[in-house]
Amino acid sequence: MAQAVFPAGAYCRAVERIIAAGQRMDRFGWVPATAGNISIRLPDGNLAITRSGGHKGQLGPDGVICVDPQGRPLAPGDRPSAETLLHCQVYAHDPAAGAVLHGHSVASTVLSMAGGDALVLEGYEVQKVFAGQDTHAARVHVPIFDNDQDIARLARVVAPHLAGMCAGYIIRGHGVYVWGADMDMALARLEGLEFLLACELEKRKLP
Ligand SMILES: CSC[C@@H](O)[C@@H](O)C(=O)COP(=O)(O)O
Ligand SMILES: [Zn+2]
Repeated sequence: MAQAVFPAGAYCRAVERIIAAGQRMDRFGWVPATAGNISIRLPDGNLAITRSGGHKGQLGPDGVICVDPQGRPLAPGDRPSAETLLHCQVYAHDPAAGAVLHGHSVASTVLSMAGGDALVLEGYEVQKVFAGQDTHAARVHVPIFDNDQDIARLARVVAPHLAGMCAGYIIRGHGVYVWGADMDMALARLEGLEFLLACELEKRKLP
């Protein structure tokens, strides 16, 4: 198996950022139980990604491991996130992507179970956090894909839609995938999307 080639400092910084991101997502209630996964692209193209099954709000350095761009662990026997392929496909699609986040918020779970193959967000100032959006007046489409325990098959369903996405996507009854050029941008987009999903949920309660 190929060895990682990157400055030791880059991996350490990635681990620190992943741990901090997990804690932040946990404060918002977006990673209940062992839900969610988090990754950063390293300078050599490999990924630092959360190990499968841990609580993402309580990660230690050993909760993050290294995989190659195809999702294969660099250390034999390591078990990366069950959804590693969904991270790999974002990085393969978007050379500018530096961090990918996946959470299971109440809003994304409930709204996506109400039906439809997309949520359309319109009229919100916060839409401007998404790539290429400069006005509240635009319509932001957030695609919804049916959940699938076969992640390779789910990745194939998502793939043709990646090019048109600016806000990430939702897996029905499951959660969101969001990314950005670095961890700060990915977190900003996740917060923006979750804020808007929470607004949509509240709107549906209005008489
Ligand atoms: C609490 S079950 C959630 C998992 O099935 C999965 O959807 C998830 O988000 C976390 O899986 P993981 O393998 O830890 O990255
Ligand atoms: Zn999940």
